[in-house]
Amino acid sequence: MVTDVINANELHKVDPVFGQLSFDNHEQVVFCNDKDTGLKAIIGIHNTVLGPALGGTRMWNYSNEWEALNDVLRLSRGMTFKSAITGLNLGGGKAVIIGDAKTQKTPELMKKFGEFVHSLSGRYITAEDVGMQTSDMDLVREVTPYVTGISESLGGAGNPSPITAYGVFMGMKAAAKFKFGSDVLEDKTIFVQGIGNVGEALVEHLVDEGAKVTITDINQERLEAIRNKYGVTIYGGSDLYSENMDIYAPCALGATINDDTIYKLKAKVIAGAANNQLAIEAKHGKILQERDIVYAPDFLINAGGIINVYAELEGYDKKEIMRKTENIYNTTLEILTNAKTHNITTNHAALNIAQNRIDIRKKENKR
Ligand SMILES: NC(=O)c1ccc[n+]([C@@H]2O[C@H](COP(=O)([O-])OP(=O)(O)OC[C@H]3O[C@@H](n4cnc5c(N)ncnc54)[C@H](O)[C@@H]3O)[C@@H](O)[C@H]2O)c1
Repeated sequence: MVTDVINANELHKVDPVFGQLSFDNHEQVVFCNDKDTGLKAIIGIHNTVLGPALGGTRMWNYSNEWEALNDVLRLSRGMTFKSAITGLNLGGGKAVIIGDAKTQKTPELMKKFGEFVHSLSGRYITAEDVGMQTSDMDLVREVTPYVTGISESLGGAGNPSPITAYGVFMGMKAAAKFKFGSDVLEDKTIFVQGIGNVGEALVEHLVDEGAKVTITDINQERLEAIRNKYGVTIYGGSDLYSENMDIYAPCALGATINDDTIYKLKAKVIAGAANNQLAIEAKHGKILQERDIVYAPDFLINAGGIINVYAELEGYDKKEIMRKTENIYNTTLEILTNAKTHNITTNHAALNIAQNRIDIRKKENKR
């Protein structure tokens, strides 16, 4: 299994889809184009052994199509393992829409995207991701039932971000317990990178617990709003990776733990919401292990959102959502302990458990 981030300029040198480094036996990759609305999207279905492939749609201004393809391949694979390790009967999928969510997203484009989702007859079920809001999913719902994360007034479970943040908070506390011997985050120095939907909700939990929180984002207005609301510090330096901190919480985009950053990192724990935090899983996971930095696997601790949207399909209630999300604490502690016992990376330990569940189900499905 290889899901390396490779330089965009290098991507065109290999086969367009099946030859990509991030291609990991995905079952289906669907390219969607509509001239009238300007929609250019890719839907990645990685694995449907455990159930329909559920995963959000990201709208991002990718610099080229290779980057978008690489992203959807990595993200959809991540969803397979996220649902598997969380015990949900869901496969892994994800979609990306190429474009600027602020200027190019229109109701017509969202509905057209919904029609493409519908054409897959439920093999892929969408939800929101970066660049998407609950109201966008409500538009998709007008043309297909294969969407989650819709408004509560339409029978949905609403915005999944607060639940995702709660799960990340639980995973972070478990990682702190493992590393520092206590899960109390009071007075811990924590850097939250990206204070969007999830980042803000995480900041709220951390401030309530008395942590010393520093925030970074590329959106200055948002930084100031969050500082004013929660009394946290805006990072004023130019290289947060080199800063002294107890915990680094990546809550923006993926691959921030890479060749350029990994040896600078002074954090003792990494626990955040962003998907695919390790640029090269095996390599960077190993370096973190060697450097004694505890990495709480992203797909394990950011599963609150998928638990929340799964409730829409299965019809369970808020109490059960919170119980399942709180359980991220126990699973994280188990996996960190398991990794230490077997001298493997935490990412590897989490992947093993997820893959095992898929393999067992695959055998059962064949009977
Ligand atoms: N929303 C969920 O329920 C959910 C669930 C699982 C995983 N995630 C992942 O968590 C991350 C955050 O999701 P979100 O819903 O909060 O997205 P969001 O779009 O609301 O927030 C992302 C924030 O990151 C900022 N950002 C972008 N690039 C940055 C950079 N280089 N440095 C600092 N800040 C930067 C943006 O300005 C924005 O404020 C994403 O990686 C997403 O895939 C989200």
